Amino acid sequence: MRPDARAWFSGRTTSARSLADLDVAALLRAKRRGGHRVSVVLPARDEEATVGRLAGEVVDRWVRRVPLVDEVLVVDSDSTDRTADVARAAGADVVAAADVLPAHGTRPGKGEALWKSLAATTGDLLVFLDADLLGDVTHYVPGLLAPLLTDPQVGYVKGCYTRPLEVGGRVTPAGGGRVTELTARPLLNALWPELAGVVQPLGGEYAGRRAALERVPFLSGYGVEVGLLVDLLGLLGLGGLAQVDLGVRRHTSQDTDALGRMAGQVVSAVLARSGAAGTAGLLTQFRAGDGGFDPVSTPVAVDERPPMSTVAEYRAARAGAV
Ligand SMILES: O=c1ccn([C@@H]2O[C@H](COP(=O)(O)OP(=O)(O)O)[C@@H](O)[C@H]2O)c(=O)[nH]1
Ligand SMILES: O=C(O)[C@@H](COP(=O)(O)O)O[C@H]1O[C@H](CO)[C@@H](O)[C@H](O)[C@H]1O
Repeated sequence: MRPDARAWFSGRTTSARSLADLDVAALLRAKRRGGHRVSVVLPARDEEATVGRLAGEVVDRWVRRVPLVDEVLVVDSDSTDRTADVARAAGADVVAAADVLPAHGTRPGKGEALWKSLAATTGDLLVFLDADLLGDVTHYVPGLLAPLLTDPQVGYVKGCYTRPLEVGGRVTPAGGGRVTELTARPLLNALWPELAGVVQPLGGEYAGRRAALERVPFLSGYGVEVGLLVDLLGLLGLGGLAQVDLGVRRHTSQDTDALGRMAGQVVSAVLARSGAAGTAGLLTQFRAGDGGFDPVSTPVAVDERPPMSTVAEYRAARAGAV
């Protein structure tokens, strides 16, 4: 690692592998002292199997029992299952991404759901959790908030963790984060070596100050994490970023074909942010058939939303809220 990346890794990585690593009472005091309001956002597409437990745990633990969080919003991202009903029954607020800022239309993708969450929440601190998390993640929310509540220089916090791989019912203790290890990390190391200390650049659990998040674009698909990381590096500098070791992260994993398309979106995002020449924006994969290989092409071109702070309706709503 370059010296700046190593210094960042050493100085900006904290540990919150369980609640035992955290002083929740001190975090509550810091929240009150800072006059903060906290929003937790779960982007969810077809997550009826997992969103209820997760959202319910956050609401029960961090809204009702310990007031660390002020709102929990599930952004329904074009689900075709009962995600919205299950999330609502668990006590979360629910909004359809398509219903937020309707004048701006709707686009598919996780990043679209996250961009719209800025207009559908009120916290000055936001925590993002994937809605397909498995296992005990109670400590994730306070762990991600801690650097923001205790260090005013920090504007964005990435979770990091070991990542078991669970595909087709088979679990291996490591091997998760396939797009991270095979695509994102090599590209980020090559193009932004100052980010080499980020353990999980694509991880779906992170937190940030609204004042920063509203000033950067959001890539509409799976390029959103790598886009936010590079754009917030530019906005905040390396010193404005932090990461917290949350121990282990389990989630429902997709198959290789799906991750190939995800990797295509990540590569398009990296090429766009690095100023590389325009890309075809199309990924062709191959399915083995009786008569040989069937090519299947998927759009992976970069599609992004502008910084939310440039959206008139958003500014008006924020001004009215003051
Ligand atoms: O168009 C999409 C795709 C994904 N997601 C959500 O984003 C998170 C991460 O997506 P996914 O699980 O597909 O990625 P993986 O974790 O497998 O990398 C999950 O909560 C998804 O429900 C979303 O809101 N909209
Ligand atoms: O990190 C990764 O390689 C991918 C895939 O993880 P797995 O191989 O399914 O454990 O998972 C992440 O990537 C997506 C794109 O940035 C994020 O949106 C997901 O939240 C995150 O799980």
